[in-house]
Amino acid sequence: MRSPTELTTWKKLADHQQEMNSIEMKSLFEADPKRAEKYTTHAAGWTLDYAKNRANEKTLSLLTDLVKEAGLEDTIKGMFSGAHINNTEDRSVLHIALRASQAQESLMVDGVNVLEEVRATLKQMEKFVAQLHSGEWKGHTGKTITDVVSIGIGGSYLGPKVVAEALTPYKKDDIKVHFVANIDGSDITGKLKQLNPETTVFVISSKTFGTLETLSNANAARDWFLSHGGSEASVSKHFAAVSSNVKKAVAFGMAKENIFPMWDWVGGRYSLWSAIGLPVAIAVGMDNFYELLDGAHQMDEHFRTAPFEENLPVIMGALGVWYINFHNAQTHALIPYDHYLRAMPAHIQQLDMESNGKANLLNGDGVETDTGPIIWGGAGTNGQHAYHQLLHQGTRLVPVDFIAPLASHNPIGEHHTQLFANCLSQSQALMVGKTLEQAEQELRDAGATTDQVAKIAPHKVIKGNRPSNTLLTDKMTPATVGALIALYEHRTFVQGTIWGINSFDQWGVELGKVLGTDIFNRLVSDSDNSALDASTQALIKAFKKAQA
Ligand SMILES: O=P(O)(O)OC[C@H]1O[C@H](O)[C@H](O)[C@@H](O)[C@@H]1O
Repeated sequence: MRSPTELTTWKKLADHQQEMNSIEMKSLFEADPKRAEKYTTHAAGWTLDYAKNRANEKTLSLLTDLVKEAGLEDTIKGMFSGAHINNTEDRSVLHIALRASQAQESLMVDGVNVLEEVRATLKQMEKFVAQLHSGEWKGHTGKTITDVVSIGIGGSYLGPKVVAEALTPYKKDDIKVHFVANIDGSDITGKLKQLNPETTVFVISSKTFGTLETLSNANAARDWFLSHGGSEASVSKHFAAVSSNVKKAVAFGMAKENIFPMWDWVGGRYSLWSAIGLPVAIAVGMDNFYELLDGAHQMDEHFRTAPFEENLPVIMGALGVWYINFHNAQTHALIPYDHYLRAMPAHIQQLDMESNGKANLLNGDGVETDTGPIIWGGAGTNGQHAYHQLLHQGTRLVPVDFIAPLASHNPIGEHHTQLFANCLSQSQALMVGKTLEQAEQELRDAGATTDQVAKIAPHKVIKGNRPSNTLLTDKMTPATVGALIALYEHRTFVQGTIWGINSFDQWGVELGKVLGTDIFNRLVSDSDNSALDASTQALIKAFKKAQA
């Protein structure tokens, strides 16, 4: 329950940063021919090359000391044993249990073996998925199901949607899975236009069954069903729910056997491994969903048991803190060189920013350091034609995680080799940059005049010395995708432990919801808004004028 600045290693790292300021990464390679080999580690089907970092042996030793002094050994034990490490909600944090149930017999939490509940829910999912794909599940007119629509938002949407997309090569072709999240009517109306109410099942995913967007979309789907031949009596044939609020789900019209449980010890952004992942299981089959869980479990065991010096989440988490708190990096970019993984940054954005976007220590005191960074990114090579300019020549330090498979699911021509070459070239360019002399010579070689060289060369200089990690896997499979997301979950936890914050609550999202309800009521009534700020008053007036 302390500020990281109280840790003795924190001061040592601040001094060390001064030493490292004058050392360029490329010189570290010249000084140690074995650097690449030393700064590569493996786990759960992934290889992490962290050699292109502003770090030498002393840096890594200090970072390992930092995580130890921060108590990571204890917080890992706490998580895996079901301790209530989510201290503000007095809850365990056990997304690891969701993928342990096939390999482990029991995990006692508050006197209950949670793995029994997890296994029972997986069986319930298995049955539901089998009924849909076998044709046993029929709609109210006796037709088999062709489409499943998942309605949810935040952690009840992003994880499943990103994983379903990442596993496109494994999708079954008899049932199409769609995702609706936004309360913007364009989202659900766009989907409903494509659907046949006789052959569509909606899965309403909401841990609380109280989220405005999800309930509004669920009711719109229900209205659509009822106005297109459906009846109250047949709602249960076309609606299922994933929620910890069974009472509300039953009241909506779901049959109890089609309500899949969720537990308080699973945070929304960590819930894709639970029945929230039902859309994934329907899309790619339960066997591949079990593979996903197993891949994540392999990464869990690595994180739990591997020495910190070889531990992928620990190395990546600690290096992230090195840049955020000792180099003032405000953001961190994820750039998957894999088309199917293009949406992954959006999931990790919620995972990390909702976990570590905090300003209070575990004991409630304000933090004295920066905490969670802005996570962003997008698919390579697309980003090279969009925002890589800033990465190379902007004024900000943006550490990058490059993620790439060694083999493609869709080999064609030289595409994959070109893609991979671009991934490596970007991390190399970030590190080596381009000197003024090199820029001048390049221009001379291209026939530029002396004046042109003098004018243009400074604009072509690239500082370099910009850090990146490269994560490689043989292929994106359910197991390696599962391991990758688990890797980032634990990386987030490592950083939260260092900063001494609670990574598992999200009080910050409450205010917007409360104010949103108040504004909604003002938009639909003739309320006196004079107590509001002039901006909000004017905006409410503009909206109401447009509706008139
Ligand atoms: O699953 P639900 O209860 O509908 O919550 C959906 C999402 O909304 C909340 O605002 C939280 O920020 C997210 O962590 C959560 O995943």
